[in-house]
Amino acid sequence: MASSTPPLLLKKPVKLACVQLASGADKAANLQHAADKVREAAATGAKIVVLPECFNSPYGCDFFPSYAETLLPSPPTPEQSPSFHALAAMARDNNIYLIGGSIPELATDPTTQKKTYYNTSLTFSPTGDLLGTHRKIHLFDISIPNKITFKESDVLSPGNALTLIPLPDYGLVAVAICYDVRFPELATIAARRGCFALVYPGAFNTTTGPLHWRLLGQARAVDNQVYVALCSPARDMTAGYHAWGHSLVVDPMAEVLVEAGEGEAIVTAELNGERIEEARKGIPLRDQRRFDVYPDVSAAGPAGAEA
Ligand SMILES: NC(=O)CCC(=O)C(=O)O
Repeated sequence: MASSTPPLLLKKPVKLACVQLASGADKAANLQHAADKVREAAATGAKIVVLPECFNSPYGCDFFPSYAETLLPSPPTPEQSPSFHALAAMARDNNIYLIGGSIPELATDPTTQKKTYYNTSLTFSPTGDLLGTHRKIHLFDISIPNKITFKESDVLSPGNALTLIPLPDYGLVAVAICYDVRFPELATIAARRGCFALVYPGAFNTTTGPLHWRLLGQARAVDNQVYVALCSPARDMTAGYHAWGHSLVVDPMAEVLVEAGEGEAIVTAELNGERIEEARKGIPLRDQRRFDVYPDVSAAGPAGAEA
C-alpha cells in the first residue's frame, strides 16, 4: 500500500519580512513611519510582514496607559484605535498578511469602569480584515541586580490564551509576544497543533538580548521543527529602554537565515513547507515522543483558545 504523504504545514513558499522599526514618542509619526516601512517590506515581495512589540510608542510601564487604545468591541472606531485602522490599511494597501507587532490595549469594564491594560498584537489579512489577536500571556517581570529591573505587571494584565491564526493562503501561524518566547510549552502546543511558524514581536534588552535572544529563537525552532521569527524595535540609546534589535528568522533545523544589526532594518527570508517536512523526516521527533513517560502538553488543558 502506498504510504500517504502528510500535507505540508505551509501550503506554498512565502517570503516573510521583519521590520526592525525605529519609533519615538509621537504616535502619529510612528504610524506613518510604520506604513512607509511596511510598504518597503512588501516591495521586496514579502507576503507576511511582522512589526515589533510596542511599535507605536516608546516601551515602558510609564507609557502603556497613555498610549493604550480600545480594541473591543471589534472593530473599534478610528478614535478608539488609530493603530487598528492604520494596520488594517497597511495590510490592505500592500496586499499582505500583517502581524502588527503589539500595542498597549485598554479594556474598560462596562459595569465597574475598571481599566485593564494588555500588551496586544493584531494580525490582519490582505483585505484588511482582523484575523487574530494575541494578548501577551507572560508578563516581563525580571530583576537582574545592577543590570535591569522591569515589571510589566505593575501596569499590565496577562492574556490567557494561546494564539493560532489561520492565514488562508499559507497555513497556521502562532503569534506570541517577546517574553512569551521563554516558555517552551506555549511553542510546543502551538507547533503540535500544526503551525508552520512561531512569530514573536519582541523587544529584548541589552543585558539578556546578547545572551538569550538568538538562542531562544533557535531553541524554539529546533524543539518544534518549525520556522521562528523574532522582530525587535531598532535600538535607540536616547530612549529609556534600549532594545536589543537583531530581528531574525530561524529555519526548522535551527539555522539563522537572516539577522539584523541594532539599527533600523528590514530582514527577509523565504519560508518553505518542504524544509519543515525534511527536518521532521531527518530527525523524526514526532514519531519518537514518549507520552508513556511524560505527558503530551498539547493534549490537555485550557490553552487552546485560538484566534
Ligand atoms: N519585552 C519583553 O518581554 C522583554 C523580554 C526580555 O528582554 C527578556 O529577557 O526576556
